[in-house]
Amino acid sequence: MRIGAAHVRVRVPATSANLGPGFDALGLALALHDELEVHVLDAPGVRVDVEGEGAGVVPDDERHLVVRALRTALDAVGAPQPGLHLVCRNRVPHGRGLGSSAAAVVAGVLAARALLADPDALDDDAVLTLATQIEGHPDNAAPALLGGLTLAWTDADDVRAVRLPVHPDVVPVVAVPAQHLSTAKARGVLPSQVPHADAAAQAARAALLVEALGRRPDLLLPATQDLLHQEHRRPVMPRSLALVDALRAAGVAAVVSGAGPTVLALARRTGPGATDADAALAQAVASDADGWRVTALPVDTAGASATVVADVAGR
Ligand SMILES: Nc1ncnc2c1ncn2[C@@H]1O[C@H](COP(=O)(O)OP(=O)(O)OP(=O)(O)O)[C@@H](O)[C@H]1O
Ligand SMILES: N[C@@H](CCO)C(=O)O
Repeated sequence: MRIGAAHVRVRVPATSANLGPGFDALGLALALHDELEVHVLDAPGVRVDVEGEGAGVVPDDERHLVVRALRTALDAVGAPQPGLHLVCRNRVPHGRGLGSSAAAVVAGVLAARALLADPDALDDDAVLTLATQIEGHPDNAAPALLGGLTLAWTDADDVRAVRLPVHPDVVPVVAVPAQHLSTAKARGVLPSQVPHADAAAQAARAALLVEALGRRPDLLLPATQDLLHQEHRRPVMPRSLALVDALRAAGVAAVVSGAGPTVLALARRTGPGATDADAALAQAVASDADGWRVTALPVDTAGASATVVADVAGR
């Protein structure tokens, strides 16, 4: 397999996983994007420039997550490892539950595919499977890749995902706190076993959530009730769970976004551009001394994109 491109450009959306009861399965792409430029160099090695989120914090060498994902994908198809210059323009906040690591991994794998002389060597299922192997779970990678609302599952070693409809009245609103929390730490507090009755009830809520998001936004409050992860995570994100509690008591379908600590409200449009969650969130966070950034983020329906800007000379 040869490298066919000299310069590629990739764009990947933020994502919110779980959506309450869809733990490790459901995810929603949001209109906030990381952008990546990859230039192939004549000399070996790597140079990474980062603007925005993670600048001065993430590694600027072979340990950089986008570089690791890109090189893993090239290895998977037996392509050579060229020297690389990456320019990352990051808008997805890191360690907040908005899928920054999945965005980085999907960006790296898609950049690798775009660099190949034969991009068909990696189809979308292979991209999702590779991204999930690196990320550990598919619920952010699937919507990052496909856009919209996705349901992902694993069949032996293969990861699959389908797109599901989202009713136009559903408006996601995120409240992002200043604090970071790694997904590894938030997964570390989960129990290895759960009561059978809770698992059974969760299956009903997850199925109801698909109906509520697609056709019955009036059912979003009961449909977003979770019994398997959020309560266990309360000790590592007490303010987020307190905000979820306050919003749900006010009738807003609020959940922990991904592994937190961001809170996601699935608001219902009540007028042109207005949402009931905007007002409830603004009121709830106004009383919080530490401050949250509250933003309505439309659903990203396009998913990730990758384009070749320049081919290698003489291709
Ligand atoms: N664009 C990026 N470039 C390089 N490294 C990144 C990038 N985005 C995320 N990372 C790495 O991933 C870490 C965050 O991943 P983590 O899985 O803990 O949280 P998250 O993906 O933001 O949230 P969640 O998985 O709950 O949605 C960062 O601290 C950083 O090390
Ligand atoms: N399903 C994952 C999402 C992390 O983004 C978790 O909750 O740990």
